Amino acid sequence: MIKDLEQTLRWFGPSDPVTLAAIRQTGVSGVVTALHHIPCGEVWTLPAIRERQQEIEAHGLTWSVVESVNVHESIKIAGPQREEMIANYIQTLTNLAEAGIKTVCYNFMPVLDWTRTHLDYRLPNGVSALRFHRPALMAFDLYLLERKAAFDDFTPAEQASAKKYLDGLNEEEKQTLIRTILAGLPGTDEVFTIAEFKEHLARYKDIDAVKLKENLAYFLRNIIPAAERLGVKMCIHPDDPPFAILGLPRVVCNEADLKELINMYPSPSNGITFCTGSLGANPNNDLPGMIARLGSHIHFLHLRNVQHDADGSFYEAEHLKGSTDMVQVMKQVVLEQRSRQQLGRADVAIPVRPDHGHKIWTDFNFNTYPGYSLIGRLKGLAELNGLEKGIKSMLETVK
Ligand SMILES: O=C(O)C(=O)C[C@H](O)[C@H](O)CO
Ligand SMILES: [Fe+2]
Repeated sequence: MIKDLEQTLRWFGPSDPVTLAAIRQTGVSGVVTALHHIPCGEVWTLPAIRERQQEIEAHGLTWSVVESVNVHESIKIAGPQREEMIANYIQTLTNLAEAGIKTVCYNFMPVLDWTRTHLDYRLPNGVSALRFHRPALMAFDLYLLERKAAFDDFTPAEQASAKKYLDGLNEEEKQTLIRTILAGLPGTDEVFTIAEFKEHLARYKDIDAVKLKENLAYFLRNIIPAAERLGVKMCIHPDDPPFAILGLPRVVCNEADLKELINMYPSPSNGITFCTGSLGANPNNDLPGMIARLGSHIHFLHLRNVQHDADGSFYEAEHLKGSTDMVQVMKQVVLEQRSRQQLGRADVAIPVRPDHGHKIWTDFNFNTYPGYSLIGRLKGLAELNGLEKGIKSMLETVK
């Protein structure tokens, strides 16, 4: 029988209303977390890592994946602190490896991390979902951020739809939209003001996708040799959403970007977090095919689903019911695992987590991190777990 995927759940640390005790009760073995309280760019000391690790192990769980050791802006823009930030990053990897934690997720999205316009979008059955509503994003870009170049990015019809959307908002709704879009790193309370965001935008005025990719390649050339020495598997998370927004380039959006990334520094330590929600937000991404072609480079799986709208918007769907065929995705994941098992690879039990989940019933009683409810994620985890086992048992019977 093909080994099981390693079931994990994300935990944001002591401030997370979903406690380790609750996570233990879900039946997962692994926790995905980070030292969110340490400012981006600072070294994570070995005592700080061990303290968090011992807290997790005291609950019978394992700290399986770090998500994320975030990349400092100075590395993304090749700024004056780049060398210092790279040295700190390597020291953090060294300390993590010393504690035996060797799968590290990160992303290279400029300034903002994953971006949505709505964090409490109600579906007809009453659940709450995350949403990327394109007219709302365009309204923010054109008329709240007042980015001049946005008028070149959007057609007159799109500008009209954005204006119509904005005119329908009261002042409080406008402020909520601004705070939602300008939210900072996951697990922190960081929210940029429009003025602060404009300062960040100015730092990217000469950084297009080509330049950002050069800076990513530079980061990998410096980090991956250290990761190899340490036995650490770096796994980049794709951009969410997987396309440029607000005049900022995004360079980890599709199969070509992922192939380019792997070729920037070919190494078992230079791998991928395959996030079906992020990549699936681009209808042109063939997710089952991408797993079939890039599967050997996948070190971590985020499985979730989004439902596309006609105008380029999307919202978080039930894990098995959105625009992505998760049965075909899971089939390719299982085939990748079988191939690894046949090759005698040690990493057959790929860590997997359900990504953003809906808020369902008592989830509404808790102020959980957006997308990181308990019941909603648990529903997704159970469905994915059943799907995995079903496909594996079928594969075993039809030799
Ligand atoms: O956007 C997603 O799919 C995520 O998993 C968000 C994560 O918090 C993070 O941005 C990935 O590095
Ligand atoms: Fe993800």
